Parts: sequence; C-alpha cells; structure tokens
Amino acid sequence: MNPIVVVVHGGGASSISKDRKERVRQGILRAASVGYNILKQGGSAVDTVEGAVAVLEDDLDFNAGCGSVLNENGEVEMDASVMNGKDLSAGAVSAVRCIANPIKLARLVMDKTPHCFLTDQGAAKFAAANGVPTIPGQQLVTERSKRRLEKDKLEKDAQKADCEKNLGTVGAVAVDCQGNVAYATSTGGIVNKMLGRVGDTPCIGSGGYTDNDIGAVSMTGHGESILKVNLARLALFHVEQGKSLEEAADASLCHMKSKVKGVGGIIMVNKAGEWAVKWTSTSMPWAAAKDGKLHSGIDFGDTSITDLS
Ligand SMILES: NC(=O)C[C@H](N)C(=O)O
Repeated sequence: MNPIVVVVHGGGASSISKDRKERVRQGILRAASVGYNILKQGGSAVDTVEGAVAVLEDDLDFNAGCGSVLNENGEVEMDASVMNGKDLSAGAVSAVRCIANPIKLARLVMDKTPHCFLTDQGAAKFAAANGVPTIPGQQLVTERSKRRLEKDKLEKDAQKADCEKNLGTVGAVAVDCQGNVAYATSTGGIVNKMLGRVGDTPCIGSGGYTDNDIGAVSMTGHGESILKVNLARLALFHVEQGKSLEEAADASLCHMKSKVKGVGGIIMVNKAGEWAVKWTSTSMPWAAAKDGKLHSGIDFGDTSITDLS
C-alpha cells in the first residue's frame, strides 16, 4: 500500500500575535488530523484536500470562507481551486460570494461540469442549481476583517509587501493509499482588493498544480507575483528536472523573489510520500501528517512533532 500523507498550510504571513498564534496552530492541526483520518479510512487524495481545506474555511482565523479579508467595498469575494493528479481533472471558482465553502463549489465544478473554471454570477447560478446553500454575505465578515480593511485604507500610502499583510489563505496537498495525489487552495484574496480582483488561488498552475507522475503543490503569497511566474507549475517543473521537493520549492520561491520581488509559501508532496514545506514570508502556519505523526510549525525553526491519535 502507498504511504499516505497530508500537508496543510494557513497562508504566508507577517509575524502573528501571540494570542492568535495558538488559535492558528490549533486550526491547522485540526485540518491535518481531519485530512489524515479521511486517508486512513481509504479516502481519496481529492476528498482529503477538500475536507482539510473546508475545515480551514470554517475557521474564523484564516483568510478563506468565513474570516476572508474584505475587498474595497467591505465585501467578501472568494477564490478556490482543486485538482486531481490521477487524470488532471480540475475545478475552480473565483469572485464567489455568500457561500460558506468555495472549495466544495470548486469540487462540484470539477465533478459536474465540462469546464475547469466558473466565475461570479455563473458560479452563483451553478451553486444554486446544485443545492449549495447561500448565506448572507455579512455572515462571512468578522470584526477582525473589518478592522483590517479600516487599517489598510488608512495605511494605503505606506504599503507593506502585499502577502505580508494577508495572512490566511489555506491549502492542502495529499497522497492516498493508491498513490494518487491532489491539491486544494482557497482564499479571500488580499485585503482592500479592487472589486472583481482575482488572484493566483483559482488559477491552475499558479495557486496549485498536481500530476501523479510528479507530485502536488499548493501556494500562498502575493497573488499577482505568483501569477506572473506560474509558481505551482514551476515548482513541479523543477521536480521533473530531478530536484528534490525541498530544492524545487526553494528554487521556485527564489525565482519569484528575484524576478518580481514576490514572497510566498509552498507545500508539496509526491506519491512516494515525501513532503516539503517552504516559505519566504516571515511565517507560515503548516502541518504534515504521516506515519501516525503530526509535524507542524509557524515560524522558521519551530517545528514540533506529536503523535496522531
Ligand atoms: N495570502 C494569500 O495567499 C493571498 C492569495 N495568494 C491571493 O493573492 O489572493
């Protein structure tokens, strides 16, 4: 039987305050544990990444689903994508509103349409036709996301690198007992974004990519930078050229930094069960479950390992 592994991330970020750190750590551990249980019960890599990402979308401390950052009008518009490394089937949605779990809608696009990507009104119509419940948009807005928008509007002139202030995009990669790999990524995007702005997250090859013959990757970071270098596919290209997952993650992040000054984070897995986690932002919450052990961290050099129950 193939080794099973799931790796999750909670978004590249600047430093995280002490009280939030504990909540973020718990959220990321919960998502990895949920994913690992799906794999242990024989679930597919696609079910695993969708399940793990949905846990993080439901968690207010992450910039995805409820807790998403707000656009310039104070509204939540979300992007998500999912892909199956077995046959390269993919589903994505962008600029979707008033639903709790964009990743589940992306999965429906993958499974139930001849297309890869639906946006805005078309995505909403498809969601309604498939029985996805709508919720009032305000239900996705948190006090914290309102404060972040106010702060950004005030600081507009003293901009930090975008991904440094946009904690929380979430993602997962997994390999199942049959050796299939998959990725899922979901986000509210970047705070104070223009209406209709779409980032890397729903774009196959930028916010993520997977192919059983190479591996799976999910990204976080400054979306415009990631789009310009097609970061996810670039990372897997390096693997195809013979680099280890760690080397490939480093090389692609380094390329993005030198070419367009973008910073971000990356999680990777391959069907041999190897995994890698790398980031160039200040921190990135992550967790990886393999062989009954849960590895996790937030800052450089703070990896901890616990037993999975
Ligand atoms: N924090 C993030 O990862 C943001 C996301 N990549 C975007 O630009 O939409």
